[in-house]
Amino acid sequence: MPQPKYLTGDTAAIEEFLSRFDVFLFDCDGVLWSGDHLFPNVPETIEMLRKKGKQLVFVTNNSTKSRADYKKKFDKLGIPAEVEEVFGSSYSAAVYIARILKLPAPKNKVFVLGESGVEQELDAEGVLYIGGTDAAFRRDIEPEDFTNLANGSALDPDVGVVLTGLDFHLNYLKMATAFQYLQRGAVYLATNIDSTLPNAHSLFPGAGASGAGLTKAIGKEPLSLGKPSQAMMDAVEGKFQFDRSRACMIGDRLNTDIQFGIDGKLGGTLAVLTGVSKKEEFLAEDAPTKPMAYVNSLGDLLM
Ligand SMILES: O=C(O)[C@H](O)[C@H](O)COP(=O)(O)O
Ligand SMILES: [Mg+2]
Repeated sequence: MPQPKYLTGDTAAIEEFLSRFDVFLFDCDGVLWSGDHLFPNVPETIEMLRKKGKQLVFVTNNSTKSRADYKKKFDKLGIPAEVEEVFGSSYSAAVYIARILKLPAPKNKVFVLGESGVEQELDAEGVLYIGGTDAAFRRDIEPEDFTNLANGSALDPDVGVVLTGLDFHLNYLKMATAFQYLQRGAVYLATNIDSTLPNAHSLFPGAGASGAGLTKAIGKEPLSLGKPSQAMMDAVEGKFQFDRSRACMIGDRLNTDIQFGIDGKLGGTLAVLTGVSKKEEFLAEDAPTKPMAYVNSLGDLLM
């Protein structure tokens, strides 16, 4: 695999790189911001690309927010973007459950280990769910819970799917309940399985970490509907209708964003160094995943 081209500071190379693409798929965490801290020149760079007539799509694995929540964040941070340009892993999972998996009612209810973003997108697709942010699950497990879970009296017979996402309110009762549904044959899905979450210019346990206990207990991996899943790429292409050879994925994480672009046979991939992956990881001769090019920060594209 050819070595990635370093573009920072090379205006001619940046101009040539941008001219190859009509569409830019942007990752969010670690590319546009770290938590609520916007990286330098991000709004201006987005604006520049729009002025060049580029189509932009924001493809995030962060399942804690819905597309509408992201629009509010974009507005708060001054990033020019429309809600229809956002495609998050919660939306990807909700579309998959509603339009692809299509379990026969009534056994198509979802038990959620995740935050409001998952619930809002399931609502948008008309998918019934329990768990998630329900305060009834935010308590210690009691002896009678074990009995009622084991005999099924505490379980909803219509649950046919367990869906895990980044869950800031993890506890044993929720995990034990999800485990019992999986033991009874529920389909095991994840919005994404990122190991870490970039925030406050540091790293924290990600969705993959918050779901790891359940995966360990049940002894199988969930089907992940986030990057690098090509079910997500197909859904993104289906919704935005673009020529993959003229599309570029911009991301901070090799095993999700860059792999997503490579596996999706996009025209190109661009890594930024403001998030999870370090350049040493992809410059190594034997690196399994190499972006086409990289910059220190997204704002370096601003000419
Ligand atoms: O743990 C997670 O869910 C991810 O780190 C995360 O939220 C990634 O978001 P992205 O970089 O795809 O916008
Ligand atoms: Mg990211």
